Amino acid sequence: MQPASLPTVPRLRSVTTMIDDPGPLRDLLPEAGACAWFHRDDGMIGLGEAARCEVTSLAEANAWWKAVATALDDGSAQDPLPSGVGSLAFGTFVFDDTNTTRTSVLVVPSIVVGSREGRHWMTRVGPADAPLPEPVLPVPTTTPQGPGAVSWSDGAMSGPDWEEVVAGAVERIAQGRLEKVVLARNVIATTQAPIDPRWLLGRLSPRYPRCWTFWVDDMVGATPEMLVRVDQGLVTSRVLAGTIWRGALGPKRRSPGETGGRGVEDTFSSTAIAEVLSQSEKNLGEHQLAVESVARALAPHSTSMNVPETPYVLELPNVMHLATDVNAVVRPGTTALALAAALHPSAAVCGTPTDVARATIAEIEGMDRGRYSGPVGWIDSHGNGEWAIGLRCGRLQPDGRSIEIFAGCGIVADSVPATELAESNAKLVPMRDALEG
Ligand SMILES: C=C(O[C@@H]1C=C(C(=O)O)C=C[C@H]1O)C(=O)O
Repeated sequence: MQPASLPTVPRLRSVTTMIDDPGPLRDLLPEAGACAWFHRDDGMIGLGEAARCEVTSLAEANAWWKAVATALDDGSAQDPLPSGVGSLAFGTFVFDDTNTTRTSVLVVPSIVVGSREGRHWMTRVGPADAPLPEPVLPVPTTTPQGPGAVSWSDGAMSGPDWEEVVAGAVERIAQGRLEKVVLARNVIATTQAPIDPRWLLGRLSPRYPRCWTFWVDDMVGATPEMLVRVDQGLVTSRVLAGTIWRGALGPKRRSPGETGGRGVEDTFSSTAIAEVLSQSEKNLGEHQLAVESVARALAPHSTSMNVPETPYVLELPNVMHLATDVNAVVRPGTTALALAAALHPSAAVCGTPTDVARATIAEIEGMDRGRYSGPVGWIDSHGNGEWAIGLRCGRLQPDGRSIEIFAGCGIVADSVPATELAESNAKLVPMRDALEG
């Protein structure tokens, strides 16, 4: 639905030029007032703000950005530019706009520097009637420093209290009130020195190359889950649900005669852990609900779709997930933000049925998710973009010396609260390690 009135639509001008290899994009970032998006060796950074818009919903953001893109005067020599190259908006959206004090935001940087598949570019954006920023690479005035000693405290509730909430959800599921609900918890890190987002990015991005490492506004993280990527009408959604982690199976006891001696404790191999995950009825059921929710939401927008029957195992340094890549061809003119609006919240972060799960989260989770588990990503002026789900992330607090980090788990009929708590701890590892090393 098109919102009745839009926030002010600025008239912008942009110019994109291909540039020589600028080196690691991370090294060009200032400590504040920037956005970043890294995946493997590719990435984009946004500096400064040509425009910023606080929006109430993904639909409103889509309408606003479409209006900005229509009014945009694009003076680039190469037209049309490849997907993702040119003026962009980065954004971070709340999980549930009816149950938060936080806002969603789109930021149009005044300079974007990007690298993809060995090609590099710079886009400059500014008001249509003013000179554009100079085409020079930014030189940061400070280098990222670590945050020093970190102390941890419970967020909205302690681990044991959260286990009780999980037990309550399992009971509701047993009563047939819903099939699945994703419950999350938060933990607060307070640091000795200010938290420099670049420090976190520098530790997340090399360690989690299969994830999308992001810094948008006050959100920093490395998420493995892609809600929707749109590239010239081709759509991919990476659905994750169903998790296992090293240590989940406990210590392995070697049987007598097995190499290594009798009774020696060992950990299970990655292959053994992956096999347990891919054969777990609980995890496969949970995963199926998430895939179905995505396929159902994509169908009305698609002319063809491929939904693999069996998930694969995505291995990350901290956890393994059941993963399915859903591919589709969408109707012309369908933007990445329009699809994010259709897909969010998927059963991977909310539950099934969606409305009951969302209401259950609001009732029993006991914290404000804010932008955690909401879409985070970017959109270009042609509607191509990537909107991941804001997971494995934290919200930098205004005091500069604390960060709230989050993790959640899909709760189904046979969930065990202590196991879910352990799973949530495994999901907190990337941000914990980024802060503490
Ligand atoms: C909710 C989170 O992760 C989601 C829940 C998963 C699960 O329950 O198995 C797996 C991946 C994500 O879809 C999180 O990381 O905070």
